[in-house]
Amino acid sequence: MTTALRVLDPAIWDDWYGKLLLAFGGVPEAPEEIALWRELTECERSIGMWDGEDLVGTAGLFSFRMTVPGGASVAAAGVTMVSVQPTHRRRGVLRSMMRRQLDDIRAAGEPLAVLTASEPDIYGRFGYGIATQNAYAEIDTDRVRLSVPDGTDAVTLREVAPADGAAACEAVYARLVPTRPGMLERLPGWERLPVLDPPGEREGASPLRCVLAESDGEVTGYARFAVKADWDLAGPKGMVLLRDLDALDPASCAALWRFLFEIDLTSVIRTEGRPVDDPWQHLVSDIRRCQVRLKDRLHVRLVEVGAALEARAYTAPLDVVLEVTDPFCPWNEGRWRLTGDAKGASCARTSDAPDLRLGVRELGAAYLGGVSLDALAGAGRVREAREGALEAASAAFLSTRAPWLPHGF
Ligand SMILES: CC(=O)SCCNC(=O)CCNC(=O)[C@H](O)C(C)(C)COP(=O)(O)OP(=O)(O)OC[C@H]1O[C@@H](n2cnc3c(N)ncnc32)[C@H](O)[C@@H]1OP(=O)(O)O
Repeated sequence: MTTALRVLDPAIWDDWYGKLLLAFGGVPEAPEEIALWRELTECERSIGMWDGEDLVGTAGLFSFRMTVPGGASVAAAGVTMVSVQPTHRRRGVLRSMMRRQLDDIRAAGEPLAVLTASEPDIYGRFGYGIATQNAYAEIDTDRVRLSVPDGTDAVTLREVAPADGAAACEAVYARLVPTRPGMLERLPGWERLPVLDPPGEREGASPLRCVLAESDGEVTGYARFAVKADWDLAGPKGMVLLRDLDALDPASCAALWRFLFEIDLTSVIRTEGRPVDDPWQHLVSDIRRCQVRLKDRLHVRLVEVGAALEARAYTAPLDVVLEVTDPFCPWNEGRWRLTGDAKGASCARTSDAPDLRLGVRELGAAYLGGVSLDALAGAGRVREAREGALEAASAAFLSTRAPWLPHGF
């Protein structure tokens, strides 16, 4: 096999994307979905692996900015559209593309790379750690009751066509981005993703619907959902398929959830991936009947350890020497002194004795503050070299608000 990596020529995007779909099983996507991904693809940051005349591998990057603990927005390359043709699997094509990508990301000066994985086993070997989880729920709204906070009744709700409400929803979303690690600033065009609703992919459900929450004449939240009607001999048993729900305050949040709970002829709400610390879990009477399940979501890789650790803030004052191993990106290897607090941090090379020893994958897992260094140490993946260092660093790395990635890419 004689292979060559080339930057994607926009003229062959259809073939390139077709190869990606083939590697994912060959199921066609709706034309509007393909059109959106064509528009969003950054061709100059996308690559193809060629075996002679055959395109056998694809991979792309998005130029995201992601919120990190402390609220800063940091450049994070979003790894996407990775595929290798079944005829060429397990011969190192992915490894070559990962090499090229991480070198390119470093050259672009982005301290972080992020991705969502088709299978969680693939990317750890390249230094990606699982940094966030999504909570999925299936709530029995016949049995589960909601307790809402004061002020909920003052929130008014208004249903609008999703396209008509999109600008107001985007304004709410933009205000939330800095408040939670893992959220991505919208790049131009990405506002179309949450309202993408191809009729062929509804599987019997209604078109997407949108309800706005308003307080004092201002939009303070929204829910986008579909309803899948169903009946049996006992009567209606429809399902609410919740795509997203975001709110700026507790009353708006509760008002939206109460609305979803009370939709006539439905008895279940099925959510998309929600934050693990989503407030709704504290409004319900019976969390067991909500069937919450967790799934890995955002995988984070520190491309430049020093710059990445410096870019976030820390929940408690911190002064620690980290000894980092990183065989795939050896420029990160060695000892780093990290000092910081809630206002910011600095991180520089040092020859001082290490306090903690860990791999770059563990740093990626802990980076957004959702996975504790202590838990990783419990699995033997972080080792303490100075007594007390683990507890202090673990507390400082944690984020008050759980990190969350609201949408895939
Ligand atoms: C961010 C995203 O886009 S996620 C989407 C990923 N794409 C898909 O899942 C589509 C279907 N699958 C594929 O296209 C391919 O099987 C890929 C891309 C996952 C792997 O491509 P390959 O070229 O076969 O991988 P490559 O040969 O470079 O393997 C590199 C290493 O990863 C391992 N690996 C590759 N795929 C997998 C997998 N699915 N599960 C576990 N390990 C894997 C290999 O065993 C190898 O390990 P080693 O370094 O210890 O020997």
